Amino acid sequence: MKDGGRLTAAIEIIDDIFSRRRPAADALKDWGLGHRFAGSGDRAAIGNLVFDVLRRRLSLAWRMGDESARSLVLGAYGTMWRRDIADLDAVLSDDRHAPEPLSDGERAALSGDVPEGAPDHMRADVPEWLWPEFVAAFGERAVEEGRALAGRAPLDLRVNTLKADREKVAKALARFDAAETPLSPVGLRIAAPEGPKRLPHVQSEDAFRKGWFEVQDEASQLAALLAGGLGGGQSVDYCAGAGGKTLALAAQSRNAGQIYAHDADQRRFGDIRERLKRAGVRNVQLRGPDGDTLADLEGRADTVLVDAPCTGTGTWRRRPDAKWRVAPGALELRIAEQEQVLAEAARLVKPGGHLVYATCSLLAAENEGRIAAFLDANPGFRLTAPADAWLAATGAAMPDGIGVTLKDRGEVARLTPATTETDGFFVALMQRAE
Ligand SMILES: C[S@@+](CC[C@H](N)C(=O)[O-])C[C@H]1O[C@@H](n2cnc3c(N)ncnc32)[C@H](O)[C@@H]1O
Repeated sequence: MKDGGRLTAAIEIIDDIFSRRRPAADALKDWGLGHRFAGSGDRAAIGNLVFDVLRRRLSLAWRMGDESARSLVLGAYGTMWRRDIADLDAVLSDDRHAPEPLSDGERAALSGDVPEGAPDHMRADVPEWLWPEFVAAFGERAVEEGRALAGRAPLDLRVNTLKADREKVAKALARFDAAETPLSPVGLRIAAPEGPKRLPHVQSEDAFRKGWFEVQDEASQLAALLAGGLGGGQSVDYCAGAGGKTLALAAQSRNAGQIYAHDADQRRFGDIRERLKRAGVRNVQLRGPDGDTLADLEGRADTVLVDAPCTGTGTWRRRPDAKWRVAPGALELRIAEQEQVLAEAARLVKPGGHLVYATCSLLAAENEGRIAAFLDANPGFRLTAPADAWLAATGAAMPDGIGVTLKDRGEVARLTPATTETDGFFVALMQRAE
């Protein structure tokens, strides 16, 4: 396919996503089934265009003065893929599958500056109803944070130090230009591709099958490192899901001590057993309501990590359609779940032990708000300084901009695409009084 046909496809798919409120993955899959002649390069290019439109839906609509699928796709292609008007004219004229040629209005919108006066949430590409949450979290920097969340994400890998080191994995993945991550001492990064290019499927590499690395964003690696660095013989990953953090905690522990991976919904464990085996992990027990519970650990755990269910706003770079699908009811539901997991998990912490609350969200209600409410209700817990844990876990000083002070309570850590070039992550480290 030429780019003209790819633009037409992206317009069709965006129309489908918006008019039928469909998840992007479903709409892309259906299009693929109906157009089997499209090659893998075409699918990658069309998928990238669709996701880029979803990343910048509001700011593109403002620039184009129109929110139709056609305007958004042409806007993404012209500005995010950096194609000038001459390129666009050529693409639209030399292919019978291409969309209609540019109108005068489109030509003006694509060649001129962005019109002044856009509301902040549109400049930031954040849904209007969520904007107050962004302002509460970031104040004057809210637009900058939203814009960074509307970019593409790199592919981050966590080296499994039970089986390999960074050098070994970097060498195995040399053809992808995997470079060391700046903050996580066990991370490697493959840069976000531009335009139609796609990220490599690293899971089909031998090094992956041998358990040398896992795919994990650098912020998520750091959240696990902070929790794992607090020490102690018995740790609980209370919301373990498929075990992303469990695996990281186990590697950090060097298979010493006991780690309990727990989830209220044990179907979420997915292929956790296979992952643990591949990684050479020997100190993890699975717990949950369908089998052994954590009742025996009440008041006995050294560290409990709560990687709480959340709206996932910090991962919008990777899942941009989630931005437009999250609804007010879902936020309320997540807050209720967060309150419940924190209350349940806190009971496990021994006197002097640690409770770590993490989310991959950047909304104040899920982060600062939850910690303030928890500390109010649980005076036996206090925040501990993330900078100390950072130094202990990574061997380096915590960079400026990560520590955030919660008034009268202490500091938490927050990673964001704008400050650390990672997914958005919030981590509060708490300790229970002796
Ligand atoms: C953010 S995900 C965990 C991701 C996982 N830690 C990882 O790194 O791959 C949150 C998990 O919390 C679980 N969850 C929700 N409510 C819970 C509860 N009350 N107790 C324990 N787990 C809960 C969900 O089933 C979900 O698997």
